[in-house]
Amino acid sequence: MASEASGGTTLEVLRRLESGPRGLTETQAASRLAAVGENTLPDRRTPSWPRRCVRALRDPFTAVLLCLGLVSAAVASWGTAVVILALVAVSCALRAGGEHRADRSLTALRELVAGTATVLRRPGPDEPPEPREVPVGELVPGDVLRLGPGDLVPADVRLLRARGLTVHQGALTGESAPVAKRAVDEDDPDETPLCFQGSTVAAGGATAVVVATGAATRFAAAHRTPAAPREGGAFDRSVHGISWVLIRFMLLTPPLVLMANATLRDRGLETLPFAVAVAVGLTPEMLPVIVTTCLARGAALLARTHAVIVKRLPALHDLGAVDVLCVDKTGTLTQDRPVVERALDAAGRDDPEVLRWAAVGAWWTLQLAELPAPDALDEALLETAGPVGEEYDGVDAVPFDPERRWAAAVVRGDLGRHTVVVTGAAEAVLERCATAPGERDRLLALAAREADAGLRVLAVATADRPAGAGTVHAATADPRGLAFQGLVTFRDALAPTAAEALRELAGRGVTVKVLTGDHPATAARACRDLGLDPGDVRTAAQLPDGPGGATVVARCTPEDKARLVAALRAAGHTVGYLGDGVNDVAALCAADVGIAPRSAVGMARESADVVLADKDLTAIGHAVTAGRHASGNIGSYLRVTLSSNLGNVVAMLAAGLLLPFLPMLPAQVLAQNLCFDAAQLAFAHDRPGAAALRGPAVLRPRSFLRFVVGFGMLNALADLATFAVLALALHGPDAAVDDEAVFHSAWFTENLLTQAVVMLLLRTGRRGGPGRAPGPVGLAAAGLAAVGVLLPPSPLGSALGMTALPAAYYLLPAVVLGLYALALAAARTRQRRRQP
Ligand SMILES: Nc1ncnc2c1ncn2[C@@H]1O[C@H](COP(=O)(O)OP(=O)(O)OP(=O)(O)O)[C@@H](O)[C@H]1O
Ligand SMILES: [Mg+2]
Repeated sequence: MASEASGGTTLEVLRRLESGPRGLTETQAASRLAAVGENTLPDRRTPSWPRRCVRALRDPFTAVLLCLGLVSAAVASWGTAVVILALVAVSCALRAGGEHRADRSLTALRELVAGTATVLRRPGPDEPPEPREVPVGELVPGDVLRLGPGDLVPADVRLLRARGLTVHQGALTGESAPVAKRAVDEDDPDETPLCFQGSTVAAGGATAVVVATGAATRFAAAHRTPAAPREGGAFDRSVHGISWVLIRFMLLTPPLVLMANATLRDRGLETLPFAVAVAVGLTPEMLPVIVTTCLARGAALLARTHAVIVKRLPALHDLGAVDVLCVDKTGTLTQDRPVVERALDAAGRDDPEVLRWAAVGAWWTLQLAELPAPDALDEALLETAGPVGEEYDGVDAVPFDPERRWAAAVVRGDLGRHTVVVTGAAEAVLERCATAPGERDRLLALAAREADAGLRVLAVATADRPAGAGTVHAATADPRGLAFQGLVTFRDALAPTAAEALRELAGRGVTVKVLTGDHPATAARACRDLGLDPGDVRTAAQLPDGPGGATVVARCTPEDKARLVAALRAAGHTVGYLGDGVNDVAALCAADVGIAPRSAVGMARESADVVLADKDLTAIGHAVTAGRHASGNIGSYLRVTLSSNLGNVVAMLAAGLLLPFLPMLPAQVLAQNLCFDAAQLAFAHDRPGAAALRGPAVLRPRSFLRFVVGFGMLNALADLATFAVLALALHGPDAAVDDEAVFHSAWFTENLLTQAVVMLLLRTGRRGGPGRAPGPVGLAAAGLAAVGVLLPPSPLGSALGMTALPAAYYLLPAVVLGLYALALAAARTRQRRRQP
């Protein structure tokens, strides 16, 4: 248990763990790893099969189906009940199987992007410790590690030293605000120096010793399942909207059928099985199966071909629906490998002294802030300035924070005085300088001129203060009255694939917006260099109501980024967010789809739904296409199934009221439904036409339902025309139809044939180019048509109460079918023209 190893003073804890501030040796770590095992949660429990099946039952359609089955059983309509329950079982099994396969491949993929931690390990007992990245799974109790902003705490740890450390520990305690942590020497409940696995570092840095790993951590003991999946993405919203309309229909159907039959035909409860079968006929019961299969196949293909890892399956659909992609600049459009370009004084002349002060600040921030790795700008400063900083004695430092936009270090100077060095964004630093307003504007213009060249700009200011604890506190909390020293500028090369990726996204109908913490001019120049027109660059403070038409929004705090993303979503867009830093985490969570490159900080990778395993940004374009592909297939399935189901139901109800007998026996309705379901599975393997991949694939419940009703009515008309033709053929215009078996068989055949036609004609973005091989949908439609023709005369057909038809009965429905296909094609063309 964590508390046994972590209680008492720091020294006691280190002694108990047989470790020290310098960490373990490699041999110690290896033998401990063998003894205690890997640092992985034992509880990444894959759900058991019964559990999966129960979960599949929670799908609303399956649940309604189950209810209908139970109603049939209650009125002792055993045949109907058995068929419905078989449908439920098959759909559950298919779905559970699909989810199982998807889970398995996802687990394997997630391991690809598993995190690492920076530990101090010594090659031998007498050698100095070296910071080294190891996979999180290899951490052992006693390891000394470093934590920095955006890191996931990889095990239960006790802080040895910490600077400005705040952690989110909501996963464990439910608190939403970050909690400040200090390396106090005694563990006590009011202020504990422990940080637990499952929390994330919001700001600051620390050095800490691992007290518990794997199954021994508090997180594992609490049996929490990590990161509950996020609900309410674009996908969930549209499928929910459609599902609920349908479910209302389904629940209304049986009572309506019963009532209509009772009032108009004087039939009683004996029509209930028929009523139930009709309601079942309306249900798209294969929807969950199709959805899982389409998304899982798409995700697997993306991982294989473009190293894109979709962590949450519905995110693939949402990617297909994305019409606005927000990206951050540094580290995404640029490489985040800044190189010092120039150091200049207030007059704009080269001045090495400015660089020296900036490097002194960077050196002491690095020494004192307990960060696992230096910030990119600090690293560049130290590289260029060479060995500086050690001539002073560091007193205190606060690392850079994207909210405040400055960093400060306090060093001991001569004669008992302290020097405060503040570096940061030009506005933030100048605001703290004792500079006249006119002079300040001139200096801001100087910074803007440098930024115009695409350079990142760091302002440097210092202050000389008498030594004392109060000075240190004031200097790090709120430094004021500083003396401006100058600017250091950095060149950060563009990411090699960024320009191509932006071009591809624009070609795919996705609007790209850049939300950055950097200077407006730097951002504008980077965009221009990438071929993206920055337009009128605004700062986040100028846009309280969302970005509107702005392409580039600069000087965003992490909250601004999240706020702008939320505003875009509220305006009806489906928003993707691509970012890699701590300052992107809130926006990644706020977007419909969060995307992070593999090199992103742990927290960003954890919050993202999609991780790009390669450095290649063009993978996003491919991922968007894969999303549209999957959504296109799901959309095809829904359109085809619902419009033909609706048509059948309406025709069946109308015929039921006009005929002296039921237009189809319940078993026939269900058999037909089963054949259709089987054929529909082909949609999971379809390749939608180019038209479907050209723009964002959004399923808008309203227009979708309008489509379904329109084409459903057309289908009902075809069915009723068949009905009329049959009536005519059987007995002339005035006689009542009396040969039930012939009528049932003919209608069964006609129904399956119309459904086959619908499958071919209502696919999303269909491209019936000549010479294209029949895809899976073509084959399935052919199979369906064959069953429709061959089943009635077969022994199984007669078991279902059908019979072989005289040749003439194939001819007349064939004419109806031909006319129907023409009408359908015409309506489809018209509808496409109206809404491209
Ligand atoms: N380590 C640092 N020390 C001091 N100032 C810094 C440091 N890093 C960045 N800055 C300043 O803060 C500004 C904004 O940086 P911030 O990290 O918020 O944005 P960014 O990383 O450039 O942008 P993006 O949001 O595109 O990743 C920079 O222009 C720079 O002036
Ligand atoms: Mg960034």
